[in-house]
Amino acid sequence: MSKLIELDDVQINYGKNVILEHVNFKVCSNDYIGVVGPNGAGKTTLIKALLGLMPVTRGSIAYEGQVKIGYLPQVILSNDHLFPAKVSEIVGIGLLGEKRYPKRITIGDHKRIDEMLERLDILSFKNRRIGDLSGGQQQRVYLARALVNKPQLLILDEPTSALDPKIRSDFFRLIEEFHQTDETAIILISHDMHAIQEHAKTTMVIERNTVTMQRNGEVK
Ligand SMILES: Nc1ncnc2c1ncn2[C@@H]1O[C@H](COP(=O)(O)OP(=O)(O)OP(=O)(O)O)[C@@H](O)[C@H]1O
Repeated sequence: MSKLIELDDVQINYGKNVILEHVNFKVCSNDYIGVVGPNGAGKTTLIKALLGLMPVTRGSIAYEGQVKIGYLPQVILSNDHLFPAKVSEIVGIGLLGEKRYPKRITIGDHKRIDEMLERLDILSFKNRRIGDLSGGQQQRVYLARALVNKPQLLILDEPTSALDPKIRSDFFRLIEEFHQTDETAIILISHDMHAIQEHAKTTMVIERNTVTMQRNGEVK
């Protein structure tokens, strides 16, 4: 178990509005943290800060070396059958962040993309357009994009809100497998308290500008 990220007395503002303050927690390689809190509490704001997309107003966010973070944003599923992006191209985007210009997908990258598609059981869709796939299949494509460069931490923002119960439980099984087998730390934002209690080891409650951590089972 190794430490990946540590937040020390972090405060985050939008202008003069304090969104979060006195935030202290660590993310370690064996963590599976579920994040809950009312609308507007600051969940996405905290994730943006972890991804380095938002500055902290005070305190610090320390990364242990070069922490790779995979991010699955709230996915807007596409019904556009003409949108000209193939599955393999979308997954390849997940490899571009680590490259220098000119950014090119190499033969080795194609192998990594295929391996990830196979692991997520969507290799047969490799050359299909994203808009031709079902919601659950599209979700796996975006998951493949988040995982293809083998991140130590995977952040999921409301990943299952558009999925039916069977697809949802398959999705959580997959996440569990990456957590167990690849030691990928997980941060899962969800309004689905049941899913958080079932899958996460720790629950992070964000409300009234602050963050509290509870071992699972203690949240009512
Ligand atoms: N770009 C912005 N400029 C100013 N205020 C913002 C901006 N983005 C978000 N906020 C405010 O910051 C607060 C936290 O927003 P955030 O999106 O982090 O909440 P959230 O917990 O993710 O909400 P939800 O569950 O609705 O997604 C809200 O009051 C929101 O209005």
